[in-house]
Amino acid sequence: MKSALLHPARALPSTGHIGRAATLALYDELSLTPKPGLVTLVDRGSHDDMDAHSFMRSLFALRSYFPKMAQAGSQGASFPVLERLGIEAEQRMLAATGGINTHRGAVFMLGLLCAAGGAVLAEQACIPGAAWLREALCRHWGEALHQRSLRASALPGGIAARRHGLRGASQEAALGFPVLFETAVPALARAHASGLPAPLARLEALFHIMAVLDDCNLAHRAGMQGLRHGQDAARRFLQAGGCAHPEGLSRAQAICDDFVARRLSPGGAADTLAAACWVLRVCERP
Ligand SMILES: CC(C)(COP(=O)(O)OP(=O)(O)OC[C@H]1O[C@@H](n2cnc3c(N)ncnc32)[C@H](O[C@H]2O[C@H](COP(=O)(O)OP(=O)(O)OP(=O)(O)O)[C@@H](O)[C@H]2O)[C@@H]1O)[C@@H](O)C(=O)NCCC(=O)NCCS
Ligand SMILES: Nc1ncnc2[nH]cnc12
Repeated sequence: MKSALLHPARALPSTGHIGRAATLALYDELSLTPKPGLVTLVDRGSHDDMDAHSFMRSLFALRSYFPKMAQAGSQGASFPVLERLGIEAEQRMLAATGGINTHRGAVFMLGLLCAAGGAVLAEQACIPGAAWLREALCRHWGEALHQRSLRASALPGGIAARRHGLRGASQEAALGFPVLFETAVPALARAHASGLPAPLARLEALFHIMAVLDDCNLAHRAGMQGLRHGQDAARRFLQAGGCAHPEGLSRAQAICDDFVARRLSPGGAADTLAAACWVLRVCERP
């Protein structure tokens, strides 16, 4: 089984490589333009309080955190150890951005994924495959994540999840990130394989994610109507041919304008896209 996962042409990654790939993946997401309602390198989307500089400062503040999480995962760290590293990283992010929440969801999601990558490296001594990552995440920290998801959150996304009965960041994690592994990673891999240039492949994957994710940022800002509006817009875009259509880019731009007019921002989908970019960067077999 082990040998089937080894790829002779690629060196075994280190925990440092796994962690650095998370920073690169967050940059993959940030540098994607256009993106509905989200901050890009050239516009603030639906945000008054943050721009690309805030995200770059946040990325610098977080860059040592992801390798630490991969290292902790490789040493079989308990959930409270991961949680403490995550809380410290979140504090560094807030200090770097003047209190603005740029990457709380990414600290949580990509942090856990790096820990799972570290665990697979230590246990299998191979380049992680997506299914192995998910299995390691659930086996090591699934029960703790489930317990964590039952706690009442005082944060905007957690409050929206409880109010509307949605699957927020905590619930997605407790289920082993189904939208990431069952929708985002296959969509991104398919889009690349279809020959779309990398930015369009990412945009296509973002719309696939938006179509199905219970994005609590949308629900927090605009209730269930806002969430359904975002999901419907993404579905219609994909049904009409998506990014491969000759008018794909101009249709995407029209959705961006609509999101800004409504002040919608799918931050959970953005994190899930970054996580899918990370999986493709580190995985032998996405
Ligand atoms: C478990 C925590 C992540 C807390 O989660 P909770 O849901 O209770 O609270 P929020 O912090 O509000 O939401 C979590 C963030 O997760 C992203 N997200 C939203 N929906 C989903 C979803 N369905 N699946 C996955 N991820 C989702 C989202 O993050 C992104 O958006 C943020 C920017 O949003 P923005 O609207 O600009 O700003 P806000 O401040 O939220 O509000 P307004 O400005 O609009 O008023 C940005 O963070 C993106 O990353 C949600 O924000 C958790 O914090 C936790 O337990 N942490 C522990 C420490 C840790 O990380 N440990 C690591 C390993 S255990
Ligand atoms: N580019 C982005 N803009 C706004 N919120 C986000 N959350 C994660 N990435 C984001």
